[in-house]
Amino acid sequence: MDKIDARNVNFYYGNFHALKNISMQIEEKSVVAFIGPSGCGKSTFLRLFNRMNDLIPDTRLNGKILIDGNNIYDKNIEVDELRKNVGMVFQRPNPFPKSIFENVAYGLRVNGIKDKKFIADRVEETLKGAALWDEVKDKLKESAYALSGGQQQRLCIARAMAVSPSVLLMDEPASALDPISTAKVEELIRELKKNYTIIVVTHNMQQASRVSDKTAFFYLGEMIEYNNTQKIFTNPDKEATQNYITGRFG
Ligand SMILES: Nc1ncnc2c1ncn2[C@@H]1O[C@H](COP(=O)(O)OP(=O)(O)OP(=O)(O)O)[C@@H](O)[C@H]1O
Repeated sequence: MDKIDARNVNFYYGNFHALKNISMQIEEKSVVAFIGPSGCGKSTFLRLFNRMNDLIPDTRLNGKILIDGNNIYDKNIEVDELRKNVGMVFQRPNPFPKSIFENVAYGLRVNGIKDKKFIADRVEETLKGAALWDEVKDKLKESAYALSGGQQQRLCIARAMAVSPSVLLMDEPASALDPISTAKVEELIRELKKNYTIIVVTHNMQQASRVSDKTAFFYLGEMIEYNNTQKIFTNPDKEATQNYITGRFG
């Protein structure tokens, strides 16, 4: 069974038809990149997977999105539980104004976990998983704002990981970072796919080709082509994809 199965998804902001009949299957423990010019619907589609668009008034969804076989838009779905399972990382690192430790512990505390040893162990394990432990282990009590932008972004990835999601959504996670920090985030994404299913929106086509197994090209609310990343970047089926990846528009 596919980890994620979107079927005939249409999405509207008011009367604006932002996503047009998109169907996509995503295998477990793989990385999928969403590419396409600005405004084509990549972030809108990404945000459907943890129901972030529910927060925007006057929006409408048709179709189904199954995760582990369950339609996440069914009435009996608990959105808080869904968001625990489907974590999200944003474009700009947005750590809380708290210590490094408390940023990672936050989700556990919100979920009512009080056992100090459990929390400390989980924070350590998560920071190790996010390849940040060695850089922060001696300053866990310091403010997260004292970290570099790239470290803050890896901390935000750790914060998302702490509550044991199985899916991570990343909306241009490296676009605000310098090349070295970007390389570290990309390395982390490749490492994380051993345990997580990851969707990453990116404007950077080299990045898509470095980190993802499959790539979806979006244009004007449609998914034009979805295939193995290598195929998309070497021999795409559609002319529009070819034009985009060779920089003819976008
Ligand atoms: N909250 C909103 N209300 C109304 N329209 C919106 C809203 N958010 C996005 N849109 C519109 O939906 C379309 C898709 O936007 P979206 O942000 O998903 O595109 P994108 O491909 O992620 O763009 P970018 O690469 O610039 O982030 C755009 O035309 C945008 O103007």
